[in-house]
Amino acid sequence: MEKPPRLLLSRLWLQNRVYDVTLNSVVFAWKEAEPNKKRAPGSNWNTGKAAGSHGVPVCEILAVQETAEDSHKKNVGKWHRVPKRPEESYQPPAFTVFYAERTRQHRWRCSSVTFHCPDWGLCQQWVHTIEEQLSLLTSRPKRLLVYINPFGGKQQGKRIYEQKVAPIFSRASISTDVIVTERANHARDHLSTDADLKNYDGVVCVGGDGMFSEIVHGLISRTQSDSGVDQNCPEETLVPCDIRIGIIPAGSTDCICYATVGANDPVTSALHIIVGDSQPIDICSVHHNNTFLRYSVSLLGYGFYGDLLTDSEKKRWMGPTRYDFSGVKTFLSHHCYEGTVSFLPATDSVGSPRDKFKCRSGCHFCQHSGHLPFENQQICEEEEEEEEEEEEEDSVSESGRKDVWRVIRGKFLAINAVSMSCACPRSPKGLSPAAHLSDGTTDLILIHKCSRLDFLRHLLRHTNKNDQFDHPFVEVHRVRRFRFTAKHQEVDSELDLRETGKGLFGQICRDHPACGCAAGHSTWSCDGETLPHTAIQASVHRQLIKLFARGIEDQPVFEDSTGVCSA
Ligand SMILES: Nc1ncnc2c1ncn2[C@@H]1O[C@H](COP(=O)(O)OP(=O)(O)OP(=O)(O)O)[C@@H](O)[C@H]1O
Repeated sequence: MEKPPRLLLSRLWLQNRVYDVTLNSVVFAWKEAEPNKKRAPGSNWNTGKAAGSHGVPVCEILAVQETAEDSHKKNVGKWHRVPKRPEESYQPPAFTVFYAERTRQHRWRCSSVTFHCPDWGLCQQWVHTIEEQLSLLTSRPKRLLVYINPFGGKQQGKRIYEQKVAPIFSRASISTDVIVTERANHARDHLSTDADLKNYDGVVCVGGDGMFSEIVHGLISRTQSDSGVDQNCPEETLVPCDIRIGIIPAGSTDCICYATVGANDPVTSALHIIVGDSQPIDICSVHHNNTFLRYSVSLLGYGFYGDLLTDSEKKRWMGPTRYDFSGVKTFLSHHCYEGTVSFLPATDSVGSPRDKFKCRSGCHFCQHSGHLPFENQQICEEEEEEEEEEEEEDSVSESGRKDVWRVIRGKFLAINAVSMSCACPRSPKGLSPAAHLSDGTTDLILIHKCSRLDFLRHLLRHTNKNDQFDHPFVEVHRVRRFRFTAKHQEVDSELDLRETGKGLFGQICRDHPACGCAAGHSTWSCDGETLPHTAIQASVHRQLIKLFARGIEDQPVFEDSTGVCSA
């Protein structure tokens, strides 16, 4: 590939050593000019960073400024050495470049490097040229609308924002309007009606997954109502939201942040916002008949996870340990639920839930799924049809060749629709390790009735290297749509009766002793919120929203930038 033309090359000082410093439109780099030359005795050398050569992608530079004034200010109010000779007090003109630096485990931090120049003219030329390059990066936000949930997680949202995030936004010259929420759904309601979105380049959510879900609902509803789209119609094609969302993690689990950035770290997230990253995300809409219920970003769970999350919501006062408590309680109850799942397999998807590779930054699957040439689509459909012949007796195909719905009736411990890996520090692989962020599909995981021990084995596999889908009672399908009806509702409709709750269900359970259900029926949990209906239909909307993120990076882009100075 052709190298971009060099914009500047100067010999400058960094910590009393001489460096060749270069800038082109892609990289800002510095390389020691005389690496083997002995240092002057008594010099205050910087170790690690000053040695060798370094490069920073221009798109990851946060800001640049002339430094003399600042270094003077730094000494105010502090003890400092009185210079013995007048020339010792001379500070050569200098400029500081602030940039995002990768550290371990996908974390970024704000770093800086200061170069001393022989004269002011050169110093200003460097500052102006870098500023000019930064001004060409049009994907960077300038104005943000920030919502802070002061009660999420350990109730540290406000402190996290003020101490860790606001100073770096201000360093990067980003202006903000901050709203500290006063009640649940404050952010959602403000976004869906009042917020003047034209004034902003992005919305920032300081909180956990619940708070993020509020922001998502507010933005999607606003976009649909502005475009005249009826959210209640399950067949509608929804209009993607233009404005990006940034997540500053300040909740209990922060699963969405972890799955899209690879770390739950406020500074890392703030830096992804500043550099203007963009990661599209699929959204699953959930309807009951022709009524819109909710949007799901991560997990739509019935049975085990539905019960666990519904129970943990009632124990918010316990803080993050509520998940462990409700997890053990739900596991011990070992309820299973009877019903019918029908789904539309994603036959044109390039990947599968059993793939070994995971969705990573710049994911090929997310970019190409749903865009296969027609011949490939036919092959996929035929393969799917062959598979269907091998299905259990109670799985039947419903319609014609184009939209082949599959139907599975049974007793389930859990039904999960997972639109992203759902990896989090508690479960680093997640519920579906190979799920993609933006391929237009969701992974439908069906855990059939099994013993407590088998189920425990399956759960434990979420925390080790073994394949959690490799059990005879687990099946997983990559789908674009699905429906679920609980057994008691099927019976209700056969009897032409309305759902009448526990009383009727108790009767059905008595009539079907083999069902083994210890409880009435489960509830769907949609990203932690309990849905009011058990009969649902869900559809995935490809890349409906965008985050200030880039997906999880495989490895640092600029680990060793030796040679970049020759750029
Ligand atoms: N001012 C507020 N008072 C009470 N509840 C609020 C307020 N602002 C937001 N909420 C609600 O608090 C709920 C939980 O918040 P959040 O998601 O930030 O934290 P969390 O539940 O601890 O974290 P996680 O969702 O990651 O487990 C959200 O569903 C949101 O609707």
